Amino acid sequence: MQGLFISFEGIDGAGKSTHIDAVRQAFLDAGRTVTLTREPGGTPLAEQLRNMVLNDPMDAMTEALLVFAARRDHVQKVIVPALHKGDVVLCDRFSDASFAYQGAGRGFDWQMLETLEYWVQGKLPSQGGNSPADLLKPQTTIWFDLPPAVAAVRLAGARVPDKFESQPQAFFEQVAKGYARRASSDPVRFARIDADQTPSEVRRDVIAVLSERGYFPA
Ligand SMILES: Nc1ncnc2c1ncn2[C@@H]1O[C@H](COP(=O)(O)OP(=O)(O)OP(=O)(O)O)[C@@H](O)[C@H]1O
Ligand SMILES: Cc1cn([C@H]2C[C@H](O)[C@@H](COP(=O)(O)O)O2)c(=O)[nH]c1=O
Repeated sequence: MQGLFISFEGIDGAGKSTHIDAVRQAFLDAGRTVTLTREPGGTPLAEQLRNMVLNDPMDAMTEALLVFAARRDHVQKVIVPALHKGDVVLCDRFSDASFAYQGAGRGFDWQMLETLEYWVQGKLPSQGGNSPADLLKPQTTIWFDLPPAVAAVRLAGARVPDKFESQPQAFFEQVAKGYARRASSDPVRFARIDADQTPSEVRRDVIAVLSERGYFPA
């Protein structure tokens, strides 16, 4: 069985965590082995970095370097081995989040992020890599698109906000634009879901996209 890599993206409160388990269950029902993981995080080292990124004040470049360092460890130790085993890897956020949050949200240079992506997810020239096609990227990215004002209402009082969740709505307007920019540059990989619907409608749309892509053979 071929490995399959799917990421879940969207602004904070868009509904990723609510729906990822239903996707996991659908793949298990289809007889697949699933690795469910998240970013930043997914390994003991990356979880330590997550803790810093989500809680400690730092500038945008430090944030970018830490999320990509965490990603490197995660890719090497979890994602690539799972894909080689033939697992379905479901990742709650991946590198699109760095472009949306550190790039569009914090204003960190987009090209520098592309360089980090190339280093962390690419095959180095010494390994035979020399083009963007050699980058490890999800085959499908489910993008939960939700107006920031709606996300703010959903998150209000739901939990103690972390450093990002405490940002004003204007920050999330920028983050949402970052996701839209990434989606328009990779329209085949991105599947936009209208997240401003009831949970069952969102779930229906997510499962429909994955079915249309042939991931649940009859
Ligand atoms: N379609 C929906 N309609 C109304 N409320 C929803 C919907 N989907 C999720 N919620 C609620 O919104 C809140 C945020 O959802 P969830 O934690 O799944 O978002 P998230 O995208 O994983 O956020 P984060 O990235 O910050 O962890 C939760 O309280 C959840 O119950
Ligand atoms: C991968 C990644 C994540 N972030 C931010 C986005 C979220 O606010 C948090 C993660 O929290 P979640 O509840 O697990 O969604 O981290 C980021 O700024 N940059 C990244 O690359």
